[in-house]
Amino acid sequence: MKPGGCGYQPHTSVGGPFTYRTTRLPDPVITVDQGINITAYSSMVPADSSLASQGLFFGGYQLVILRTLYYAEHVVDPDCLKQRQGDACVTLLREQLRAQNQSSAVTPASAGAARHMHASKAALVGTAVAAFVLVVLAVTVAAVLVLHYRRKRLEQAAAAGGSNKGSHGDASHATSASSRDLEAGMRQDGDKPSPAEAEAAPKSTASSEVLEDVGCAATGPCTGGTCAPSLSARRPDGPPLDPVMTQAGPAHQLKCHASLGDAKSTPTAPVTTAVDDPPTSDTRVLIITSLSTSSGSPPTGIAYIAPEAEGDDQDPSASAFTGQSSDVYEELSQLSSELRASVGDVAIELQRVIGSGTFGTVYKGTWQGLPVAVKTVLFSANAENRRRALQEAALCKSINHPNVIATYASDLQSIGDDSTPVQGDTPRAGVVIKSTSTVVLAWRLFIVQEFADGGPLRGLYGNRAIWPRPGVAVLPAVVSIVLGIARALAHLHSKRIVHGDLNPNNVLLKRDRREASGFAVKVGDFGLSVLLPEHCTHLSNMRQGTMFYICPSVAVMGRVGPEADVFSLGVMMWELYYGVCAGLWTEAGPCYCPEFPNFPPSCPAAFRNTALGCLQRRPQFRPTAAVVEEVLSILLQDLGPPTGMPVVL
Ligand SMILES: Nc1ncnc2c1ncn2[C@@H]1O[C@H](COP(=O)(O)OP(=O)(O)OP(=O)(O)O)[C@@H](O)[C@H]1O
Repeated sequence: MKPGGCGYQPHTSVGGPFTYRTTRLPDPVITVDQGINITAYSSMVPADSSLASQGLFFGGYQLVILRTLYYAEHVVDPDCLKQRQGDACVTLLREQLRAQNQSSAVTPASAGAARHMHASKAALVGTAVAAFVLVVLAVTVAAVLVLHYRRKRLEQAAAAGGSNKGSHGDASHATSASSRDLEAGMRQDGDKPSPAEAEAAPKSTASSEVLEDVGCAATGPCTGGTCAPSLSARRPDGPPLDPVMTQAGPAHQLKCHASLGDAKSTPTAPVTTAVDDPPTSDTRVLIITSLSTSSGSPPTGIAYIAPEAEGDDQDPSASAFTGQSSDVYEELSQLSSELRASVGDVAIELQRVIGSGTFGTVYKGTWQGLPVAVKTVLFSANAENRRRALQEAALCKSINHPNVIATYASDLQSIGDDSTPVQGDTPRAGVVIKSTSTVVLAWRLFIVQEFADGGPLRGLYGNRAIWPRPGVAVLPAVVSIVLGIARALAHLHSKRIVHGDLNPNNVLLKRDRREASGFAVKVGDFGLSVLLPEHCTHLSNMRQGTMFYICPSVAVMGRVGPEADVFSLGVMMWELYYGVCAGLWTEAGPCYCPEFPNFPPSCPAAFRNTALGCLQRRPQFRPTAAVVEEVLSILLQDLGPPTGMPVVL
């Protein structure tokens, strides 16, 4: 704990900052002051600190999510690491896994057999449960009969011995004792629970709820950050809405995209708002009446928020708006008029929905003749979402950099208030959050931003103009994109802002002919960003990010600092080199592409080593974003302008 009790723990940087020799070399050398040369780090870094020990090196580590718990499977054998270099152990492990995979390859026949086996298992379990229930019933009936018989006999004995003065005392004693037994027996049978027992049942339910909450509590108190298991790991899926860059990519890119597409139905997905679950009696209901028509048709989007204690981190707005219908135009015009009133009385025309993320819906619009993106975030008072949304707005406004999405205006509106009738009335601005007894104040935040017409970076992957063949990239284009991201990060970090959720969905593109790729990079979505206090190098207890891009030390230890962004950048450097996603959602769960994080020998050393440096397991061994920026700007100059065809959308 740091002085001031803020709960943040700055990490101890063992070696101090990276230094970079700014000599114009085709193969720049990056060093850290422990003397580790990361141009050859894979063979020089001590084996136990290589990426191998986190399973990353062999490209197959699987992050398994159990609520807030992450763990890596298939890590390299530590005994092997004592004897050999990390690379050698990784190769060994990879071979072992390949052999295992081959022997357990799933054929249709084996899949059928597996299904059959699964069904047989289920039948067996069902039979066992039924048998158990029958046995319990039989024992209960037998016990009741025995007790009944004993009571009868005692009554008979008492009646028969009424004249026998000598045995009377014993008999009455026996009777009362037997009555006690009988009572006890009856209560054991559960025929007549005592008031205390009656109370016990809800208590046991409550305790199971408490157990379920332990995942959140075990992460420690939320120290200015989040403690949101359901939102902590985001999936990078959700296709870009703009139908750009749809050309077929290389074979394994297609596989990658297909897998990501399939991911929507993968049961291991982290849970977000459960829209389809019916609201229970103690569940607050969010009714989106703004989506209803004037003719009074029912709301088109209904979502529910879990009770305060566990549901504050779940923002229903994203799902609430997903049910688009013909009413959407009415909704857009209503939002437009509300915005006109709030943004300097200058008309904003909303034209369409671009998409919706975890925290809200994004619209395409026009404001003062400029194309704009309008982000809306709905949240209730006192919710963690409120802090996040307001922080996002404040951060966005405070950042002014060509590689960060510009924020033109933001506005917070309260919608619904304590005087709003609970039932049946149209709330002031269309939305009210109701509970069984109270009306909770709700808010809507508008953020008017520069519109990125190239869509998210993820939509660019596989574009033939940049990746003409599998494994072949137009390097100047790729490097210019990475450079744009690195510049944005270097700027953010210089202002002590950690983006916290860097991934190809949050890196947007804007057409710009001056750039080698044809796009200017615009980093956006500051919903999970944090501002580091002066004396802190990172924040603790913040397990948040997006699967495949989240830094292991964030996922495992909840430690968020600038290095976490650099790790995510490393993953994206690999993706940009190959033009495919690094992560795959397979039937077995999420895992990295088998090639990750290797680069072919043809890859320029500066690019390869920088990417691998960003992926270093130890945060202090990663280069800073400023170093990455410097290395890549030199590389870009050395590469010269691209010679291929321009990127066509
Ligand atoms: N300024 C913008 N210009 C163009 N499109 C945008 C802009 N901001 C967001 N979008 C698009 O709107 C959609 C939703 O964005 P949002 O940032 O809300 O969610 P996300 O990043 O997809 O998911 P999450 O919030 O869960 O990280 C995405 O497809 C994104 O590319």
